[in-house]
Formats: sequence, structure tokens, C-alpha cells
Amino acid sequence: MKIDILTLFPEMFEGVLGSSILKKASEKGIASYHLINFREYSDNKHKTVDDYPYGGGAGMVLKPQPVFDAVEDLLKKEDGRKPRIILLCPQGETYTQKKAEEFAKEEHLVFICGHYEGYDERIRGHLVTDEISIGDYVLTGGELGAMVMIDSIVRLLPGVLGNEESPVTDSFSTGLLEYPHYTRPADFRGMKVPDVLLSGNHKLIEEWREKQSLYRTYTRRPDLLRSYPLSEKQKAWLKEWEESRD
Ligand SMILES: C[S@@+](CC[C@H](N)C(=O)[O-])C[C@H]1O[C@@H](n2cnc3c(N)ncnc32)[C@H](O)[C@@H]1O
Repeated sequence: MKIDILTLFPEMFEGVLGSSILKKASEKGIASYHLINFREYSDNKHKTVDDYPYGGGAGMVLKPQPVFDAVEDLLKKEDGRKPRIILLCPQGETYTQKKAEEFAKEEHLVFICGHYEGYDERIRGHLVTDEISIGDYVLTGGELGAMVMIDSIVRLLPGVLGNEESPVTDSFSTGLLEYPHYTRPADFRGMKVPDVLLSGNHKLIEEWREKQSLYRTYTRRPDLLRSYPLSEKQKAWLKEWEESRD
């Protein structure tokens, strides 16, 4: 997967793209990252990329010209193939694991990281294919949001995670939150690992994990259950928990 990142602060990405799974993915040739400082595309001799808002008010607005020119330059190299062009934006669609899975199927993603008060509206309306928010809060710029998205997408690409890690049972991938994990020792300062995990009975362990996963979701994120296809056994567990609350 090719990932282009348009940013005024390319140095912010060095640590994240050069560490852990994202670094491994690029070393294995599965993902390649290209940082583009769109200030270099400014047609202004002072290389400014922002200007005062029409109508007055606080803050500066990113001008359309450097961003359009930077994206058009990228597209020239694409032989007509259209990448997804993602604008990081607190007013966009809220990012989810489903969206990460959707983007992971693409061959080429372009991220546009805003800064200042916001973007000229023509960038939003005429250049991008997706507007994504990473949550209901306001960041200083789109860089952290792009890093969050890139990390969650790249770890889903085939061959990126080793056998010892799997995105399949991760929270949200299954539609539920993941079950709790324990490792050695079996007794840490009197806090014991549930007996079932030490039993060696794989069927019982699977059932315990399924039940824990459902219970976690029921207590922490009941909203996820609205779209989750519950089995009859799971419905019975939920009924039991509902009744014990009364
Ligand atoms: C200070 S914010 C601008 C917020 C804008 N004035 C508004 O109220 O919608 C600057 C930039 O940070 C990025 N940003 C801020 N919050 C974000 C969020 N929750 N998700 C994604 N990007 C965000 C966007 O790129 C945005 O253009």
C-alpha cells in the first residue's frame, strides 16, 4: 500500500512511522510512506499556505492552491488510478474499525493534515473523497489523526502482523470488545488467574472467552450490541445478566 501524507509538519511522523509495526511493514515492502510538505507547493514567494478568513474572525485558513497543487502533482504519477484522498477533519465521519478495514483494501491512500483554524471549504468540496474525524474533540492539526489512522490500517494488511498477533480477535473486529488476557504468574500478590484458563480444556476456555467478550461489551459498550448478530446462547446470557440487574 502506498501512503502519501500531506503535512506542514513532516517531522512529527518520524518516530511513529520509524517504529514498531509501521516500520516493519515498510521494511517488508508491504507499506510505503511518503511525506509531502505542501508548503513547497505554495506559489507565493514567502511560501505562505494560510490567509485571513473572508468575513473576518479569528484564526487563519489554509489556502486551496498549495493543497490542490500538491494533490494534483501526486495524481499525475498515478496513470488515471484514483486513490482515496482523506481529509482529517473534526467535522468528518467518525473513524471506526470498520472504516480501517475498508481503507485497508485500497492500494493507495492520501492523507491531508490541516492546521490553523481550518481549510478553505473548496478543498473539502472539490478535492477529497473522505472526511474523517478521529473523535469528538479538536486537535491542533490533522497529523496525530493521520498517524492513528495509518497505524490502524497498516496493521490489518496481510503479512504485517506476525503469527503471534492477530487482528481477527481484536476489539471491534469481531463486533464485540475482546475478552480479558492473563499471563504468568498464575497468582500475583494474591490476584489469581481464573481457574478455567489453567484447566487446559480448550472448549471451556473458548466458551469463557466468548462470554467475557460479550459481558465486557454489554457493560462497557452496549451500543455495539445493537448491530451484533447474537446467537441463541448469547441471547440467553444477556437475558441472565439483565435479570440479575433487576
Ligand atoms: C484546530 S483544528 C480546526 C478545527 C475547526 N476550526 C473546526 O472547528 O472544525 C485544525 C486541524 O486539526 C485537524 N483536526 C482537529 N481535530 C480533529 C479530529 N477530531 N479529527 C481529525 N482531525 C482533526 C484537522 O485537520 C483540522 O483542520
